[in-house]
Amino acid sequence: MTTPILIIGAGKMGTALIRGWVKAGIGPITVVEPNPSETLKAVPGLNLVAGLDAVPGDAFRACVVALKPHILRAEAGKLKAIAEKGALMLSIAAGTPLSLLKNHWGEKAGVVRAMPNTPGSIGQGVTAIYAGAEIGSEDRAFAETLLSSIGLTLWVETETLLDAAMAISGCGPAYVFALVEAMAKAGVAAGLTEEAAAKLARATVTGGGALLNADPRPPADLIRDVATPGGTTQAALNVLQAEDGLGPLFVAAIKAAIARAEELAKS
Ligand SMILES: NC(=O)C1=CN([C@@H]2O[C@H](COP(=O)(O)OP(=O)(O)OC[C@H]3O[C@@H](n4cnc5c(N)ncnc54)[C@H](O)[C@@H]3O)[C@@H](O)[C@H]2O)C=CC1
Ligand SMILES: O=C(O)[C@@H]1CCC=N1
Repeated sequence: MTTPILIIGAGKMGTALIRGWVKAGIGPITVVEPNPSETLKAVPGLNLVAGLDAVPGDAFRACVVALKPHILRAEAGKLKAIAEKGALMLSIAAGTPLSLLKNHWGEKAGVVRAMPNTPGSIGQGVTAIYAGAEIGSEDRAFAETLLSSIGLTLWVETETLLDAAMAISGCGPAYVFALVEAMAKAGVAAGLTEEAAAKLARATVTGGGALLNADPRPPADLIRDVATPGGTTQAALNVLQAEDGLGPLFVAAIKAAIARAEELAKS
């Protein structure tokens, strides 16, 4: 079955989605990208165009918008005709509420918001999805088909919760990579060479992630497997899990990401 999809913006997230669709046999895919990467150009079978003026006038089943928030604000008006032809509009932009998108595309436009993450580029992403009550089950199922091509999906009940999900899973890969950097720096402070510390930290986080993926037990059980009572890990955990440790630090970090999304929404 052919399902014409239009995607606007094929940077990091757009390209991840496109590759997921090609793998899942979803298409044909028209891509609007003024600055295509070599990775994108290597994807077979795409109708790649440089600007919206070159998009064919046909109706699309869905139009996925993967532009940076400020560019989306500048370009959104040009997508109105596509929405009016019945495309399900799916935006992955952070801090860009449905109300703003509907101002551009009209109240009748079918608009869904989603928040993917970069592990989607290797098919191991997780995407939070939100749609208003006006979006029917067929469109919901189709949005899910598009997004599940790059990993797990999770529907959230309110648009506010989409910001919360964004702060956890959308931004989250960066927290994990920051953890690798922090562990490596601590290793250097403890006397390891930069190279050795980077190797140990990176392999520990990738191995830990793989173990988490392979073992369905809760993280607390996996922690217990490492931490001998009264041993060295417990000594470190006493610092990380102290009242001023990772818990409150994460609460503050998540709040900051959500506050930024709220600021963007007002811009
Ligand atoms: N990178 C991430 O981890 C995540 C990003 N997002 C959201 O996804 C959106 C895209 O982010 P990235 O892929 O990281 O950005 P990106 O900068 O990698 O991709 C945006 C692409 O849009 C293209 N572009 C610029 N002007 C255009 C135009 N007029 N028409 C068509 N394409 C145009 C750019 O050349 C670029 O390739 C953002 O709104 C962001 O909030 C959401 C979840 C995770
Ligand atoms: O940093 C950002 O604004 C985007 C949204 C989630 C991940 N990257």
